[in-house]
Amino acid sequence: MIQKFPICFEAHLKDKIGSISESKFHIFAYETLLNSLTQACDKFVFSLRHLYTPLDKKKLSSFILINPIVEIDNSEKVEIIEGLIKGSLNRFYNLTYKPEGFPQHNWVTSISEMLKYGEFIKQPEFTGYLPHLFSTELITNNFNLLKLLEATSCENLILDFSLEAYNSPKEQAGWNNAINDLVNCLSDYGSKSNSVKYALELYRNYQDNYSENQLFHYSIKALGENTVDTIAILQTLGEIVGSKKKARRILNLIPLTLSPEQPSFIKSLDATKNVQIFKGMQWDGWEKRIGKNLEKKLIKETVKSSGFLCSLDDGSLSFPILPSNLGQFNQSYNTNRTLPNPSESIENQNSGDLTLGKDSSLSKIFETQIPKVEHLKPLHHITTYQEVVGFFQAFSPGVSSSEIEFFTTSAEEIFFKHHHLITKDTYIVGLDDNKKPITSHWTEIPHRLIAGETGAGKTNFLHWIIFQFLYVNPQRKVYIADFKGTDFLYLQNLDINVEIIDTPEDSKELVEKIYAREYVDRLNLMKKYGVSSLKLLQEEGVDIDRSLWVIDEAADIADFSYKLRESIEKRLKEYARKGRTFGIHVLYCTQRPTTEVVTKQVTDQCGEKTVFRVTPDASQRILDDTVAGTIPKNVRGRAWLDGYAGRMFVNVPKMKKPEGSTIPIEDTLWHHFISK
Ligand SMILES: Nc1ncnc2c1ncn2[C@@H]1O[C@H](COP(=O)(O)OP(=O)(O)OP(=O)(O)O)[C@@H](O)[C@H]1O
Repeated sequence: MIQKFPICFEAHLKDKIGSISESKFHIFAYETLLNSLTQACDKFVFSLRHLYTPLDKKKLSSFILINPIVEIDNSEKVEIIEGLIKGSLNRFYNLTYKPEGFPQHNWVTSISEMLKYGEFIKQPEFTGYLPHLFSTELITNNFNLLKLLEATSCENLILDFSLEAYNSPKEQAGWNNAINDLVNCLSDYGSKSNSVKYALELYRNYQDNYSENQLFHYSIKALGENTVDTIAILQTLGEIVGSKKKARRILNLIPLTLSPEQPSFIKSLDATKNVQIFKGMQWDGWEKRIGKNLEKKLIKETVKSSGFLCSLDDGSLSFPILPSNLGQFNQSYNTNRTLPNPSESIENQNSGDLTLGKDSSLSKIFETQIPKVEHLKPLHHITTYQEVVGFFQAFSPGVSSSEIEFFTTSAEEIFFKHHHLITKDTYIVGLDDNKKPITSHWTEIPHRLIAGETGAGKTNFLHWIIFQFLYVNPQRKVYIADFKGTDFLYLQNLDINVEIIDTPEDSKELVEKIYAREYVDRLNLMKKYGVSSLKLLQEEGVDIDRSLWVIDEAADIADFSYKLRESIEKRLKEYARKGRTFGIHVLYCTQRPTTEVVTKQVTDQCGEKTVFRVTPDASQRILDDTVAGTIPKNVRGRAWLDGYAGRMFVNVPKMKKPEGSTIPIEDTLWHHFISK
């Protein structure tokens, strides 16, 4: 049976996920939510409802509504429902399908909606319109929605976020062209005036983001019991995502509000009920108030100066004098390009434009070519995913990341307290969030994958593992492929068995050497003594121990030769198969965990994964979970561990390493090797 109606889920954030406390994953939960939903967004409108009731101030009830904009049959509906319930959202939310839909809205008496306003700016060189961007990168602190909501007097309040895929190539080509032209014209003036520089920056931002990314119609609404609260909520949100010091003076984000006596009120309420985007809400400043007045005033002034686009308020043409610009303008403008049809929802389409007068011959020539304000109008209803995610980040009911206490420890401290945990079979990975030491086991897990963005703390972790590996027996053999070339040099000054190569070219030889020296030798010895494991060989009195092969930056190998990567994978598999008994171990480390570097074979063979901060996608690929993407960028040494000790965050200690004459070996843990 064909159906077309919103699918409703009630969604409650889970209290605890493993050892992560609630506060730490809220931001990420919203990002995942949005991500999951946008994947289906070419087919569905979705709306997130945060229904707030003062009875339960500690938690927001969220409703996720999906409105298929195409007709779907029952099986597709079941697929959507099951997909969402079982998908990655499940990690964060308890989702309950609500066949009866979203609760009634009969208490709503005020609706406020957020639009991206624009502003006319006036400079001697440039008079123009700046559509506003949501500057989500400005959110440095997570915003605590609960605090905001607690300040409201509404008993019920809905925050309604809806996105709908935007697919209007003609319109998009039009305003893209308009933006390109504006950028070209302004580039000449860019360094001369701060406002022009700022306008240029904004237009470039649009040029970059709005041509490249998937776009959405959006609607961000607050529905409440009184106007004061609905405005306050949105205004605060607007300040969070829209404020930028230098822009604050010239840009406004003021929510528009509807009350029940206005005809649009019912339409807007219905749109919310039916999970649709209400397109009737417009900033009347375009045609009236600020826009019109400012424009008239500015345009007159502009005519006297050398503004680049202007019309007189009597409708006649005054094409600006653009000695250098006009040529550039003409050149840059390809007459075949399309300009948009003015948006249907704009009532008075001509009155608010910076445009050419109708009857002029110049106007006729440029009629379809000059970018007009109306071409930029749709931008105040359109957004990118990146921009809108900011709003969700802002809705973090937990503690802000600045309040979350991440701790760092020193290797010296951990070693002092817990060195009994470092044995020939075990080593300390780090401390969990309760500051308990977490260990790993060489015999149980032969190989390890270590991933993390640059600067996340991978190399430090390698130093810490190598130290412990050698601490129990400095004669153990360590092979290091270090393509940065300098990180492990100090090991050569210690009386230990370390071999370092620093180019991917040398890796091939190393792979073979390890195979012949370690693998084949061990195999022969086992045959000779008639035993089946390293441990039994040792018991026979053979002087042999584990070996460690460290690959610091596997991406360099993958880039150098896929054949080499494959041969390493083959060895990984071989050693893993015999690893428990053979004692050959690999640390496969990368800052670029793409599918070319961390192949399925690698993830399959590496029984333990230590993943420092990576993107959510990379985390999903390696761990089948986005959790390592939640580690804040500025936190070093924190990783998600999936291995011998289970699945949890670990905080790896900072390891001091010898550095020339400034940090002598005696000042580091490595002095144990001198005395041994
Ligand atoms: N556990 C930690 N605690 C505190 N600081 C750390 C920790 N680990 C690393 N750091 C610091 O973070 C910086 C980067 O560390 P490191 O070189 O280990 O990162 P990386 O992930 O290997 O980076 P890259 O991939 O660029 O080599 C260094 O200054 C280091 O001192």
